Amino acid sequence: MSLPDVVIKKNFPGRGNGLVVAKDFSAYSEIFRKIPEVSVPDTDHRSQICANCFLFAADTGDRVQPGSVVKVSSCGKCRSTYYCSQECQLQDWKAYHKRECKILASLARKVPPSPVVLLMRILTMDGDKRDRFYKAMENLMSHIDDRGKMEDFATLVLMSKGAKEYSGTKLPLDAVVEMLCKVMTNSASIPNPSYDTVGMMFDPVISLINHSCDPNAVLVFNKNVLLVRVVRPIKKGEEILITYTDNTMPMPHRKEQLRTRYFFDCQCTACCPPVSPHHKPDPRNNFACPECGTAFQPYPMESHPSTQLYNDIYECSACHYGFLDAPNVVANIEDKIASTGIADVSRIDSDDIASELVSKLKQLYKLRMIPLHRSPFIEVLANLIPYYIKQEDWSTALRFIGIEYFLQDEVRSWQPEFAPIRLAHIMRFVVILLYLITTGNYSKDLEHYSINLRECLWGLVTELERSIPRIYGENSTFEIHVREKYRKEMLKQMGPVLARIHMNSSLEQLGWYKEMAKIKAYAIDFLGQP
Ligand SMILES: C[S@@+](CC[C@H](N)C(=O)[O-])C[C@H]1O[C@@H](n2cnc3c(N)ncnc32)[C@H](O)[C@@H]1O
Repeated sequence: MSLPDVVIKKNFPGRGNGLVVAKDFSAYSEIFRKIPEVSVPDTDHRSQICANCFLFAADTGDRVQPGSVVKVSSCGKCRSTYYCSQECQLQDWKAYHKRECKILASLARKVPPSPVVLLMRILTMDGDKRDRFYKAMENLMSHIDDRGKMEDFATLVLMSKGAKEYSGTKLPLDAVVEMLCKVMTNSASIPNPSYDTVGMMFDPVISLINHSCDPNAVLVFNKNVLLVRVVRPIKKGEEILITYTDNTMPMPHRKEQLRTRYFFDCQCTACCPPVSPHHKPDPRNNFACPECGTAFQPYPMESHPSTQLYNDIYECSACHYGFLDAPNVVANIEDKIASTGIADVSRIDSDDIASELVSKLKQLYKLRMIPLHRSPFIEVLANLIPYYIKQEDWSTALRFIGIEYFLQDEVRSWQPEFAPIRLAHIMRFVVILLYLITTGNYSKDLEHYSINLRECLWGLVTELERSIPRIYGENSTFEIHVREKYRKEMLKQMGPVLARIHMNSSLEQLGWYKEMAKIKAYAIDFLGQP
């Protein structure tokens, strides 16, 4: 492997092989960057991004801004693979597309799911490249036995049959199924900076990086280049650990995701914290006292050395509201949430559904026991915000982005600081503010709060520009996009005199915090309304 600062370490107890660093790394530095061996665009985004360089416009994704503007044109033969330039088309043609183009053309634009397209790219490799790649894949985990017990295994077999037939490989079906299992265990999604999945990648070296819910590194993409960046200092000889899940979820949700998707029981430092009176409980796991809102953690953690520590908390430390059986109280609350069906709504496609969700959200908020950073608030907000953006109801979208930014991100950004998801939220906040400012289309309710939206926008763009290089490195396409599109547009809106004043003043002097507090009130007051 030609990555000088990284070595493969075999057989970590309980988790197989992994990658360790060969020197010290400070926070926000880069460990390595690499173009993944195989990547494919997400089936839903094929016509929006370049299949070679994954060029994004930050507004490629449905979640930031509808009506994206990426200029790509399709391959004239298969008509289902898109490129931003002839150069990209040629590169991809030589690397992969010349072997898949005919297959895709024969499918008449009905492109199979991304794992199948990715597997076809592997199965149609030839020569030295094929030998090297297959050798590197040999020792990767497939979890084929675990997958065999899953309900959707039949689908995996069907997908493997498809990939075998389309690619014309001579490998027996069993071997293709095992390969697909390796792809499922070791691939990663390619997010754009708005955190929409725009593709899928597979690389035998990158896939050696193991998981922790308290990670020291993060994977981000700058176009098609994957960067492994440090989020807290790593000492020489330490393992590189990233998160495989939505790391903002509470521990039981993370564990469940890791068990069902990656087949292991996470024993990381966040899931098994040290038993010590000085240990600060992980805020991701908090519930709130229904009387006064103070945080408490009632999990029965059977497999866990600190069970006692958490189970002993039966009384609110602030108001002394009593819990006779805290785990049971929580179970009842979880049942109540399940009975609302609120967490199951993944796509909102009408005003009625959206209003119903909003009213359930308010009911749950009134219970006070579930902090806003927990499920199901996370899922509901993740669906409501793009819905209102799509409806161009910017005032309502602003309420929900306010809840996300002020109330969820406090915990979301707990670790790692400047998580990519936090930057995606700020970006979305910026987009909504800019729309409100340029259209002047405020609701009466929003006008009532007399918020200086320009000040808010200025501070957020400043925050974004300061934070992006920490996670994405200098001069990323994300940074350039924010500078070229959002800063320029914002300055245009302000005019030269105001712009000069802003450039020479601190956020404090500009009253940014005061204006942001008004948005916070606008968002939270709404949750309390009947
Ligand atoms: C992408 S692979 C990582 C490389 C893997 N260790 C190997 O040797 O091929 C993902 C698999 O590694 C294992 N793994 C990763 N992180 C782990 C952890 N923190 N604890 C236990 N197993 C882990 C799980 O079996 C998981 O399905």
